Amino acid sequence: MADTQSALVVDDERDIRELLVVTLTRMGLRVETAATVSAARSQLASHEFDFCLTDMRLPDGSGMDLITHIAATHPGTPVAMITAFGNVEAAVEALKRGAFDFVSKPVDLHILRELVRNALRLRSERETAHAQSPAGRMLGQSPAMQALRQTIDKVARSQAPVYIHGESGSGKELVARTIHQSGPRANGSFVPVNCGAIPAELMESEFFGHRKGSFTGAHADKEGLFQAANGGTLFLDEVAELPLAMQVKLLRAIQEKSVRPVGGQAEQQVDVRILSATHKDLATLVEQGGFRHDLYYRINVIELRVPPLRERSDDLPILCNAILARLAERHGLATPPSLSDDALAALRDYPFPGNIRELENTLERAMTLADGELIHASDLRLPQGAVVAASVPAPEPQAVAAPATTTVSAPMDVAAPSANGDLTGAMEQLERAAIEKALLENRYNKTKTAAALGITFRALRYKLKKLGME
Ligand SMILES: Nc1ncnc2c1ncn2[C@@H]1O[C@H](COP(=O)(O)OP(=O)(O)OP(=O)(O)O)[C@@H](O)[C@H]1O
Repeated sequence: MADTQSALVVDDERDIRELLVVTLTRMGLRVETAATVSAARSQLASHEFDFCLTDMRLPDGSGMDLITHIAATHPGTPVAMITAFGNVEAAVEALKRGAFDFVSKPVDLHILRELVRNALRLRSERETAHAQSPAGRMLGQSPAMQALRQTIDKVARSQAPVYIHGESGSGKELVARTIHQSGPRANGSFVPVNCGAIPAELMESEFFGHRKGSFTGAHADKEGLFQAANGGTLFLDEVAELPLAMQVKLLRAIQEKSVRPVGGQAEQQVDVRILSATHKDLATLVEQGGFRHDLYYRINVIELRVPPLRERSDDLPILCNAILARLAERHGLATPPSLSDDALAALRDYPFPGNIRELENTLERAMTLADGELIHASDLRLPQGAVVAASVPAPEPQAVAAPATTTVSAPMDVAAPSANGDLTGAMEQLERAAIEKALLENRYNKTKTAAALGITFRALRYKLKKLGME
């Protein structure tokens, strides 16, 4: 969106149009005008306006129809109606059709200014709400992303299980959240579970809950993930990591739509939509006997592929801008840094095995290393010697094993940092570098990274949070 906010004024009387243009321009808005409904519609088709003000009687139709049109096609744009003095019915009708307010003729400029300020506030609230929703957070206009969005819209309406596959950090969880939020279960809970992070002996109790006293440590009744997701969605992340014994129990729960807590006698009905994801090639795992084929067919009714970042490098500018703006806000910077042309070119050339999560980490590090507000290629510290997988066709099916020739070096050497009297800071620097290296080597798969570092998944999550690396 351009920095200057814009307004569309629709009125066939030239004098009124000019008065409105002068008033709104003085308020810092960029104003465009239309004298007819059809002219307004074509302006709306080519621009996204922050506010629209329309007269009721227009030569080729009614401002009411324009309000209906804007409410349907530009729901984020607040629209107000200018009505004849005392015409209460028209004002009420305009509000019913979706106008946020009205102003009567002759237009009182104080009232008009207040109305415009309210409209712009409303606009920014709507934008924030949209940006915070998962669908709003899923950025990218590349053909691959547009196709993905269309599929998400379709599958969101159905209740069928969806199996999402894609490389680490490519956005599988964000896709799952978007499916949940865009469907009829949006008011229910979205419960994500990393199947690789639950110790095998606790799995049954985690999924189905337990009764007090059913095992040592079961001090009270506890509900499981299925019960927590009742009426909503259970997202089985890293589903390939489920032990075979648990796969049988899970299949039963999904088929019967009921679960029995550990130590409990009675079955409990649960109404849960199952979404699952993995970066592994599940079909091959089934062939090799590592994953039950009956569970595979159950969870894989609809299959959805999230493209790796290197297949949508046209999305890089939009992604980088959004990530840098978010980082700037988090660090309290007034203006987000921008990327130099050489930095953007370097990002386009890099294969990003860790996808968008790796891009986020790369930009965060670059922001700290950059001298001024411009990030250069050298600030990115992209791993040297990474054989560009971008030139290799995307692995099919979703195998993500690195090509044999890929060598990835640490983003920074894990060398002893100079303590400068600050031992905690030095330790944190060391920890951060070790974690970054392990993340990169394990293609941003947190389960594997934790194993490589010799710590639990929970400990890794704690450290990532503590070090602000999430
Ligand atoms: N299209 C997108 N636009 C903006 N941000 C995105 C997009 N896709 C993913 N992200 C961001 O990238 C990061 C990784 O996404 P996510 O956790 O959904 O990936 P994942 O494939 O589930 O990762 P993993 O394989 O490690 O479980 C998150 O911070 C997410 O918000």
